[in-house]
Amino acid sequence: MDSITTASSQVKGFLGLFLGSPFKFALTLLGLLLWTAIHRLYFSSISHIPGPKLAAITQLYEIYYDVYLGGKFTLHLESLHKQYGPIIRINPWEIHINDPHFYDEIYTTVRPFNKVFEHISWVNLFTAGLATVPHSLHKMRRSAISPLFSKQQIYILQSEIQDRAAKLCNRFLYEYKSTGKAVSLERAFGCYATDVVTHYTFAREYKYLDFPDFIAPTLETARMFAALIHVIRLFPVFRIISQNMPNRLVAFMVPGLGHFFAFQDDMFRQVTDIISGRNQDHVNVSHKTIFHEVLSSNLPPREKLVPRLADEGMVLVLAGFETTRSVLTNTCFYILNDKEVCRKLKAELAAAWPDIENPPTLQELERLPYLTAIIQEGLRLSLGVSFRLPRTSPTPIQYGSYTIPPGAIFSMCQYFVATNSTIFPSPKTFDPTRWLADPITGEMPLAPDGKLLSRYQVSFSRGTRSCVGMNLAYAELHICLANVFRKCELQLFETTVKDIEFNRDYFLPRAHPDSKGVRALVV
Ligand code: HEM
Repeated sequence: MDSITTASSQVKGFLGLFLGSPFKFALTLLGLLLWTAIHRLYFSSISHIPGPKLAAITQLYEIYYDVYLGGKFTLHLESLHKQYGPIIRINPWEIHINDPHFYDEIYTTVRPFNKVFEHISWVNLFTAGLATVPHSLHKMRRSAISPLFSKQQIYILQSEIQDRAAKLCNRFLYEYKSTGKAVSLERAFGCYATDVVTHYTFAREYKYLDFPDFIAPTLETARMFAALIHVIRLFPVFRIISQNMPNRLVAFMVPGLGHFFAFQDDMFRQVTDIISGRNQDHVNVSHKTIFHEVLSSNLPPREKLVPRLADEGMVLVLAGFETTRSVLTNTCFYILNDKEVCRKLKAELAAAWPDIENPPTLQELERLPYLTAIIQEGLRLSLGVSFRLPRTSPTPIQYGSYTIPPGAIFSMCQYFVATNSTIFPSPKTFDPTRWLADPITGEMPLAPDGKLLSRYQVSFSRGTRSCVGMNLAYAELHICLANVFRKCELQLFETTVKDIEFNRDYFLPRAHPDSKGVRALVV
């Protein structure tokens, strides 16, 4: 008893030191802040990395660019690299590297790097492969879903993609042609990409391609949500509060989220019904769904629970539609913006696809050099994921004379590789010819360091965490662009390069907020 009394009076005395007077409290707080700043600047394990002192001291630096200015930190990193060199400290815990030659060292299959919880927690789908932090757990989860996305599977299922591309073009032709009404390419391609990915991965089609004006509420919500990403990422308290609130209340407070929750509920129902045997949708399609793939895998039972499968399903839709629609939209813009590129593409397609009723196979489309070069250039300039892709390592990493200690966060941006002017001269120019093989030797183009140029195509990232849906995405791009440019005559409508230029980073690159997006007339 005595010892308790003594301890409590000691605590009171200790607190009294601070709380006794506001002045002492303020002084103590100031002391703590000062000590934290000094520690971060001079005694942290990454103090030796160059960069702005303010960024090393406080994350308020990053918050200013990404929250106050809105998604501007990634673009700001460009000027920091110019000032401080290829390796910089961008916040108290993280190092950013701008060196295309180092990309494969970080995004690699040979070292067990982990993701960083703070950077993927905003997704709020913690048990999906994409959001899994530890390398080993991710490896196990990924092995269960990757067979569905093999090249072979995609070839088997290509007619399903072709059907949806044809449906998209039919709408362009029957609803928009010669009407003077502009179509939002972003919306139209968003519907196409979602119908493909949902049908392909879980034998379910929401038929967004049938929606009036291609306005699908769930997709509109996903777009709106993008603007909140940095707030939720940098102030996790908002995520924690919203997670603990009933969905209906959150949907009331953030209009539009209701559609998203309904989509999520539908996913839960579908998984539950598949596990119970009530859902037999997959019987009518020629392939397994992602859920059947996971359920029949060697994963332990805890990995096959409904919430985890639903997380995996949600991630596939989210990762699969926004990226693909953005590449399709941007690539279409670049083609339509350059008459010569458009003419050459149409000529190639007309030769390869003489009978409009008889589309070429995906394998045939993949052999078309100009279409393929256009897709590579479209991918490069669409920048994939614009946000840096942070990792940690259990062992030290060496970058030149700098050692990145175990546990420190390090990252690179695809943006800096894609726009590197040594590797891609005039990097902002859309020039598909840079990807064409030499017409005489047939050799594929090389980068200045003698490596294949394709080594620096990092839109799908690389290594263990690279895009699992890459083959599906390539198929969607080939089939959709071939259909659109073989069947339709499009003209840009009140759209300039400003409507696609990378202006803000909301995980994916966004154009200027005033932009109305890429719009076209069907003539
Ligand atoms: C052109 C379209 C696409 C681009 C540019 C793209 C890009 C990327 C990138 C850069 C990553 C790595 C993200 C990270 O490191 O955190 C990624 C991961 C991923 N992508 Fe894609 N993606 C595309 C299409 C798709 C499609 C169609 C699907 C779905 C079916 C998909 C599903 C995924 C998944 C599940 C991951 C996580 C992989 C893992 O962590 O194992 N993506 N994607």
